[in-house]
Amino acid sequence: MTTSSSIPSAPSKALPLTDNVLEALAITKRGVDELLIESEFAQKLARSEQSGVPLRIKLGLDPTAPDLHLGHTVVLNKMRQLQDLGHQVIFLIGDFTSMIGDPSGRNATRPPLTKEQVEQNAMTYFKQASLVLDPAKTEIRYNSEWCDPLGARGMIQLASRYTVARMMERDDFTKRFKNGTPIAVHEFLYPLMQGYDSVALKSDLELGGTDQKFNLLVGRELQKDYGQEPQCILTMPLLEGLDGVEKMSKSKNNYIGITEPGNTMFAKIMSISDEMMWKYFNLLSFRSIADVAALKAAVAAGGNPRDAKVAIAQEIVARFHSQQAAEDALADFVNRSKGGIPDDIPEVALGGAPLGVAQLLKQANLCASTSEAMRMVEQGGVRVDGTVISDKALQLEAGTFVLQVGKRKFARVTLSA
Ligand SMILES: Nc1ncnc2c1ncn2[C@@H]1O[C@H](COP(=O)(O)OP(=O)(O)OP(=O)(O)O)[C@@H](O)[C@H]1O
Repeated sequence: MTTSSSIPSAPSKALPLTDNVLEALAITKRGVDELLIESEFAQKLARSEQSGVPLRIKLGLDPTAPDLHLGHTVVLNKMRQLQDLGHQVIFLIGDFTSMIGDPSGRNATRPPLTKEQVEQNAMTYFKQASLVLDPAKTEIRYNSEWCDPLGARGMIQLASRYTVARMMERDDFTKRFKNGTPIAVHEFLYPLMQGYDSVALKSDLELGGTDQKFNLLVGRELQKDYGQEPQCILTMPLLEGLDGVEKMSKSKNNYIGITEPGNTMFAKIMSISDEMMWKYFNLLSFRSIADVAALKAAVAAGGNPRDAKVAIAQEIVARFHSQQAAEDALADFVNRSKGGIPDDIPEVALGGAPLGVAQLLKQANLCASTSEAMRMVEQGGVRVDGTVISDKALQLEAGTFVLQVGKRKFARVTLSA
């Protein structure tokens, strides 16, 4: 990569925005938080249409957590839309940068990962991302490809292109500095390296959640410095998790994993609030804007919001599993809500009949201890074949029966002598 002091001059005359370009722009903008700078992006689209050269669209992922959740798919869905518009999507695995650890939104230094962990996570990541992206049309790159050869000299040269004052504009750095929470010098290198990735890839557009805005802008600045046309940046709103408050995140344990069983995904989506459901529609649904508006209007006119929630839950389960799985998940959910017994409950074979109910619940892994089992019986939370039991001393004879604790825990027990 060579450095040049002159930025390629912008085309003197703006290209006309054809209907195709305007449509591509509308698709790109749907659901985004910000597209910067829109007029520049419109020109990139127009140029791409004219030249037939696809735009290079970058999404950087740190393979820190091997499981993707619906939050990650907010950006992946947007990548897929751009891929369907014919642009070149680049799935950039930050194998180098994850050894630094992204400080975005963190109030403490991230622990770095080992090379083996990174490689393992990266594979799982791409396999899961392929449920959203078309893997055959996705360029996969690892940033160690250009970061490793930089060496100490290159890193220092790169660091000379950005000032401490500009780094400190970043929210989480400002907060940590004010609170006296240490910021290690290597953390400044993260946004720089991420920006350098854009230079190496000659990125036209970089995507991320709103928490990534600062890093994406650094890429823009560095590209100018390297004599390249700066990338545009597109940020997607952050999807809240099951608590309805915090960003969906593995570390907050409020997530819906994209490889979780269909029934679990369905039940988790049904547990979100009616209000939050519309954000899930906006950020996750592939339905047309008009379709979503019609669902909203139906609810506003007194319709049951549960029907709309079933629609989004089924859409998501069908996307990551199958239409059949979506039907099954709905049936299972309805069954459970009616207090019915779901189809796929664990089968447990036990000996020692007759056996006390508390022992049985513990051995069937439905309660952690016999004292917890006793408590559940006292509270009326235990059913045998659908009938609530109240006798803590109940002895069960040999046979097969369904045990249920609370609303969700079931086991089909075959008890023998
Ligand atoms: N809940 C979310 N909603 C929208 N985008 C998200 C969400 N979580 C992560 N992203 C985006 O996904 C991309 C990859 O994120 P990254 O690998 O850094 O995950 P993360 O934020 O560390 O997730 P987690 O906290 O679950 O580990 C980033 O652009 C990030 O902004």
